[in-house]
Amino acid sequence: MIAAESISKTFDQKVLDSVSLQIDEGTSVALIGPSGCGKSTLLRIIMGLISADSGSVEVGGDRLTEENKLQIRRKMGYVIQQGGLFPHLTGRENLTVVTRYLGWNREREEERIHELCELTSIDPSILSRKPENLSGGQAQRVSLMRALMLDPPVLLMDEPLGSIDPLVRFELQNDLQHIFKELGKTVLLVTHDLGEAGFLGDSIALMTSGRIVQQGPIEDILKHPANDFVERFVNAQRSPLERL
Ligand SMILES: Nc1ncnc2c1ncn2[C@@H]1O[C@H](COP(=O)(O)OP(=O)(O)OP(=O)(O)O)[C@@H](O)[C@H]1O
Repeated sequence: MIAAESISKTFDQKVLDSVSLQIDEGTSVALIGPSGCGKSTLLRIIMGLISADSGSVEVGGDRLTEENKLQIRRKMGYVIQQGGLFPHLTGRENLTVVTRYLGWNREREEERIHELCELTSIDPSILSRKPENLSGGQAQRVSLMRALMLDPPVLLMDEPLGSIDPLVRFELQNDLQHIFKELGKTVLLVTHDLGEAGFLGDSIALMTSGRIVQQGPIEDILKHPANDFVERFVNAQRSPLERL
């Protein structure tokens, strides 16, 4: 469904160095790695928000180009840390920015919003609020609803739960796992948390310095780290039980 092939990108320095990543239809990949290793850049290139210096991206068999990137972007829902909602619009207005542009009538919009409120466990009454009056968890749920409005086959999520408190995060992780599977979405999710990556990703792609150093199910990464870096990364996870 998604095939990124030999993607390289240099800003001031080389940020991505011939990265290839495949995500099969209906599966999820969690992209994880140290700060600055190029995760968000890879996601933005797949989304068509920035262009690669070399390499190619295919989404659903279509190669992403300057000409078709807006059309291809409609196949992808995008969620970022802290939601990325427009601050001057209410939740409902945030949800309908694109559908309004596409000429949906109000009845169709309301029907979709109703479905998505059920799916994301959102009380519809909070949609009249602006983002500043939503909790972090509520804003992320609205942001997820916005990403799902057009029912895209692909979801790209850049640290969607990064700033959420642990209890709400736990709840949202459960909901996301359920939503990915129930809707059969193809998902690329960036996270800093190995536990979250293992929970939400069918496969984990571990990056460092602009390269993917190991990709596979969490079990493989834990049991058969490909090199010293992977081993150190895996062992750098703290458990609250350590003090006992
Ligand atoms: N538009 C840009 N112009 C210049 N440098 C950039 C730009 N975008 C990203 N970078 C640099 O590219 C490198 C990779 O950034 P990126 O955001 O992809 O990393 P990341 O792995 O997502 O990091 P984090 O986990 O901290 O979000 C960083 O050194 C960053 O400063």
